[in-house]
Formats: sequence, structure tokens, C-alpha cells
Amino acid sequence: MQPDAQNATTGPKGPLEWGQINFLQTTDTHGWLEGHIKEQNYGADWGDYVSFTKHMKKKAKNLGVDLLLVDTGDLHDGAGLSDATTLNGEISNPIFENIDYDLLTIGNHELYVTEIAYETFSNFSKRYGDRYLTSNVQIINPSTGEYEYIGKKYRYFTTEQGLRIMAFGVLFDFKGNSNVSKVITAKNLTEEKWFLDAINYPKPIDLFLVIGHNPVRANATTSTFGTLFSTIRNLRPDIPVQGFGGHTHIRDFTVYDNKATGMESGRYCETLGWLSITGIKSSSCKAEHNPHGVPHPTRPAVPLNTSLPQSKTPSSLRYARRYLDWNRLTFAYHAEGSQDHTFDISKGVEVTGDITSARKSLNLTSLYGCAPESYCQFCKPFLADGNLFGLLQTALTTVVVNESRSDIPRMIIINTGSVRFDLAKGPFTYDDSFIVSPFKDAFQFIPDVPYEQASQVLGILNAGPFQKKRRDLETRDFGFEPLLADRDICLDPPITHDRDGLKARSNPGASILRRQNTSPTPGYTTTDDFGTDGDDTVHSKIPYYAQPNDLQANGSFPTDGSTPKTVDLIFLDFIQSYILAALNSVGGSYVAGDVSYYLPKTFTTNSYLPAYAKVAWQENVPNCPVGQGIGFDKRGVRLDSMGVRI
Ligand SMILES: Nc1ccn([C@@H]2O[C@H](COP(=O)(O)O)[C@@H](O)[C@H]2O)c(=O)n1
Ligand SMILES: [Zn+2]
Ligand SMILES: [Zn+2]
Repeated sequence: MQPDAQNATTGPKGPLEWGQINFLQTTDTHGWLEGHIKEQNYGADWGDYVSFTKHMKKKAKNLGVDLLLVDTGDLHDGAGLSDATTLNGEISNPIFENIDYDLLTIGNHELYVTEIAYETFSNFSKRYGDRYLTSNVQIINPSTGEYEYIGKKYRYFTTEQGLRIMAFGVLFDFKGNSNVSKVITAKNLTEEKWFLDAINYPKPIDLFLVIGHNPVRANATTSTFGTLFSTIRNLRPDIPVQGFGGHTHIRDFTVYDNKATGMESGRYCETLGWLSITGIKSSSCKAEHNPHGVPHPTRPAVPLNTSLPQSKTPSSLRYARRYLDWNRLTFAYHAEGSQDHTFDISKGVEVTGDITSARKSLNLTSLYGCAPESYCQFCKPFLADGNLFGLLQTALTTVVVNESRSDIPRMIIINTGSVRFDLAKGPFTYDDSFIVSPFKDAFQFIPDVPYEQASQVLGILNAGPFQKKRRDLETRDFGFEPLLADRDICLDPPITHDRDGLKARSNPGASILRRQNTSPTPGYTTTDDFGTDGDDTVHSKIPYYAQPNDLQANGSFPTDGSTPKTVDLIFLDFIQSYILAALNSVGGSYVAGDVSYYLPKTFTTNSYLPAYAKVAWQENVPNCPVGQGIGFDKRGVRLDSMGVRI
């Protein structure tokens, strides 16, 4: 098989529906601005998104309708580009900022670490000004010592086509922020005078937009959309409300009432959400309700959950939603008709160049070893062959060892939420170390814990509410897989040279891919309140197996199969409070003072896989197979086995 036949995509099923107002939503990008180098189906980079948004804005203008760009937070923790810098986002945020978003809001990952929270406050929020909405998030301003909103509380604005919008940005009731910021709960927010005054704004409102790093489905464990929507609906019974959510990393669309819906657009630059609405009543809006020459939204909003307050009047609103796969074929296809000659605009190419240079300067392709197999988080049962957590268990046992205590039996517990992505067969790079396990969570321990107590901790954590949000997703499809099937072929479009003088293929929308057969490739298969037709590219289902909250690995246990009297109980500092509570619930009486670092604080969850790769994955390095999807980049440029252009 030719290398460029690997890992292809089947492409969009048809043109997008355009309404009176339209939205493109990104969320939970987590630093994946380079795109998925090992998965062509999600292979566009941020430069391609820059080109795409430019074309789509132009298309909206030509059609006489509005298009708003929205992002709902979590900008780092998940890829080398954002996490290899001392301050996460130092390089990736300026790259992200090349998109002229209309509305953005903050994610929990902007608040864990004080320095990052201040970076967000001082730089990111200033870049977007009144478009960065943090209605319930404040930070202590170091110059005054007073709490201040990180962004703006709300934005009242009129779109190009004259639609009058009131927008809020609301983070879920997050409690893991560092002590310089304050997250106001949704309940308290809905009692604040300014919030109620903004809902009852003295100027006309045609549409409320509630964006939030917040699960959009009102009955999801951490969602506060129900509280927010109920407050708005009780005060303004007839005005349309549109939500855009995030945090749960899923594709989702939900109906609150006949004039209110919510959309959530996945994660990690795998998904771009498209929403169009038509039929909004407005005395000032001059937008076409059914723009010429394109399909239109046709579906009324019919709520499935009627426990929320309902608008009592009939609705003229019609909706369409679509989840776009993040690749150049998709972008070029939907931008068709708005390109002058080629898909790439110069700014997009420049941003792609910035990403390539940043990856080089950060040494993201430096090699730790060669992974003999692919390992997935959710596509195999827990600890089955090919399940990532089985590999991590071995890695933890092998490398989380304090030499001075190496003979003492140890139990090592990590939260599975610290693991963020699958690990692909082939070169395991510095970049991959962040992709799989990005956090700087360090290994602590309590010595000499009675086995009787220590052995119960994992069960307690896995039965408890800790990180229960993962459970919310068990019945939903994550729908990704590390390596897509080889069903399509790339045809050779015209070869040109890119800015670096590298060989590139032009106009991907025209000819980057053509189907060899019509079988769908594995990927997202979404079910939401509108049914099963939301995915822009039709995929076959990927198996999904729920994984427990926490993973345990043991080391230096008696070889005769007996149990030790006591163990070193090792765990991540991120979950210390849960470990102490679990131990104390089975007869322990431990306090934070009993805990110390098992390994230097600099050895983190981002260190153990590189350490393991150096021990276990060195032998294959000279003949390391090029992973699927590596071989040619999305422009057809040949890559070496590390994904570097050659
Ligand atoms: N230092 C950290 C921070 C977070 N986590 C894990 O990430 C989860 C939140 O991620 P979202 O993208 O869903 O916001 C959190 O629940 C933890 O599982 C971590 O392990 N260490
Ligand atoms: Zn996230
Ligand atoms: Zn989040």
C-alpha cells in the first residue's frame, strides 16, 4: 500500500444549511493547534482554520447573513505546542489568537495554575477585550488586591446584519481553581443584580447567547445550563436563547424549549461545530432568513426534557446543526464558492509556518522510543490487550521507584483523567508525552500503610463521585480512534511548492482525496436531541468501553503471592485529598502532614512514559515503523518517521 493511501477520510455528506444567523464553535482545543499529525481525518492545523474562517465570513457576507465564531475554553493541557513551554500557552495562545473570535469564554484549565490564570487575565483577555466573557470568574488584581472579572461580565452588541444580542460566558461550578481566582456558582450568579438587570436590559434583545465551559445538556452532572436557562426564560418568556457549551469533550445538541437549544462541539481540534438558526423576529435585523442558493435550517426545536420552564408561545425558529471533522478536505469543501483561487490564504499559511517553527524550536519531535503497538483509552475493555491503562500500569510499576525504598512493596494510584489521549504505534516523541499525559502532577506517598487499608482505596475511589463526569459519558460516543482505516486513496492533485519551498499539493478541496469506495471510516457517530444525522462525515462506530476513575499499579510485592503487612501508598498530589478521605473511611487517621514526595517533585505524570520508553522501547528505534498517518502530511509533503517535513 502506498503511504499516502493510509488513514484517509471519506469527507462531508453535503453542503451546510445557512440561516439568518450562523455559528462556528470550537471548544476544548487543549493545545492541538498543530492538528492530529497521526490522524488525517483530524489533520487540519490552526492555519487551515484561519483560512477557513476567512472564507466562511466572506460567504456569510455574500449571502447576507451573520456568522459568529465562538470558543468555549480549555486552551492548554493536551499537546506539546501548548505544554512544552514553561508557562503553558506561552507560544500556543498567540497562535490561537489569529482567529478573530466574536465571543469566547474561560475553561477550568485556565484556572488550575496561578501563573496561567494571570497570563489569561493580563494577555489573553486583553486580546479579545469585550468579546471575552467570564460572567462568573474573577481574579485578584495584584495591583489593587481586589477581585476583578477576568474578562467582561456580559456583551450587548448588534451584529453586522442588525441582530441585537445579549451574551454571557459562564464556567460550570468549578472548585479546583488556584486561590487567586473565584468561581461564582451559577445559583449565586442568577441572584446577582447585575445579571438580572442584564437579562432585563433596557435596550431590545433579539437573542440571548449563553456560552460556557459547561456541559450543554442540562441534566449532566456538572452542567449549570439548566439554572441559567430557567432564569432567563422566567424573566424573558419569548426571546430565543442559544447555548454553546464544552468541558465534557463530546458532540452534543440539546433542546431546552421551542426557542432555546444548546450545542457542544467536542474536543482537541477533532470537531468544528456548525449551528444555523433562522426565523428570529427582530425589527432591526436585515439578514436574509433563507439566503439564496444554499440549504436552510428546517427543524423546529422540540424539547425532550420538559422539566425546564417553557416558552408559552409558538415558535417560528428553525435550526440545523452539524459536527464537522477537523480536516482540510472538510474545510475546503464547505468553503467552496468563497475561495479566490486556492483554499489557503497567506495568513493561514503564515500561521501554519509559525506552528512548524514552534514545533521545531520546542523539539517536539525528539524521540524517546518506538512504541511496539497502539494503545487506546476507550476502544478496548479496561486492561485488555491494547487498552492504554494496561500499558500505563506496567510503566508505573517499572519506573515509579524510589531507589532507597525499591524493595518495599508499593501501590501506585493515578486518576485516569490525567491520561488524555491514545498512544499510537511507532515513534513516541516529546510531543506524544504531552498528548498522552500532559500534567505536572507529582508522585506523593504515605509510608507503611497497613495493606488492609491501602488495598481498599482503589475500590472506594472507583465507587465514589470523584470525577464522576466521565461516567456521564458512558452512553455517549467519543467516537475517535487513533488510526483510521485504509479505505480511501489520495489522488495526486497538482504539485506546487509551499512557502518553505517544500513540495505541496494545491487546492485540496478540489482534489485532495477521492473515494475509492463508499465505506465509512471509523469515527464519531453522534446521537443528540435532533437524532443521528449531525455528523458531517458519516463514520462507522468505534467500540467504547467506560474506564474506571482510577488506576492502580503494584511493585515489589512478595513473589510467593502472599500479601505484605504494609505498603508504600503512592498517589498523585492532584488526588491527595481523595486518597486521605478514602484511607480514613476504612480506619486510617491520616492528615496532609503524613504525606511527602515519593520521587522528586519534578518527576510528574508527564515524566513516567518517557522514562518507560527509554527503558522498554529503545530496541526498535532503528527500524521504528512509520506510524499510520505519518508518511505524508495533509499537503502531501513527505514526512520522516518523526512527522518532520523532509
Ligand atoms: N492537574 C490536573 C488537572 C486536571 N486533571 C484532569 O483533567 C480533568 C479536567 O479536564 P477537562 O478537560 O475535562 O476540563 C480533571 O477532572 C482531571 O481528571 C488532572 O488529572 N490533573
Ligand atoms: Zn477540556
Ligand atoms: Zn474543562
